[in-house]
Amino acid sequence: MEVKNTSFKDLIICTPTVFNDERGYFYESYKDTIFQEKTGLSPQFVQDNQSQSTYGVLRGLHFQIGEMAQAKLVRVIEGEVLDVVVDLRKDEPTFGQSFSIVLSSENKKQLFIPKGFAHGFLVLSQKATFFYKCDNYYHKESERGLKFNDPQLGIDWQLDANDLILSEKDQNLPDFETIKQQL
Ligand SMILES: Cc1cn([C@H]2C[C@H](O)[C@@H](COP(=O)(O)OP(=O)(O)O[C@H]3O[C@@H](C)C(=O)[C@@H](O)[C@H]3O)O2)c(=O)[nH]c1=O
Repeated sequence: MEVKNTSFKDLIICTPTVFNDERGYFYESYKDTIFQEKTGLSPQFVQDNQSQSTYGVLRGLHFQIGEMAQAKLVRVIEGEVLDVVVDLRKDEPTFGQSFSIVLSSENKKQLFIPKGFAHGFLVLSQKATFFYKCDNYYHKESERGLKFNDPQLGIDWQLDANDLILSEKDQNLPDFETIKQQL
């Protein structure tokens, strides 16, 4: 597994070593020991999630607060997405900045997102199956969200606004200015 740091503390891109042969491919999609050795981090994952979405679906930007904050290791099993995170860690120099990466079943990249980030993704392929590990359980009451198109965040989502499909909940999320007061 190859590990690449980003300009955000502990936000890490992981690319697995893939063994291709005449049958297809094999790779270790997650291994505790290797992850810890290469990243120096030791999240204890307790929940795996999988979702499927069609072209233009945007889920996010989501996070859980307080003791229920979640670190996530995210990847795409089928299709392609634009994965986006926003740093909500007030003490970091990257506070309020966003980071985007294309994750796909082809590139097999994984993004490790530490606690303290809002996370979302947009489906760029006809269909995408998204998979992620979390180091804390889902807790509805601790769930929060951030408006995906807040001009203050300036995220380039790459698709025309008319092509986007969002849940009602995600269409009505507060902006960064509001969230900032609550952090
Ligand atoms: C996230 C989650 C949802 N649910 C339920 C609640 C709801 O009825 C249904 C769909 O939930 P949502 O609409 O919140 O699903 P979704 O919009 O896919 O939410 C996810 O978005 C991405 C971007 C993330 O980063 C995740 O942490 C999570 O917030 O599934 C669980 O039971 N467990 C969970 O862990």
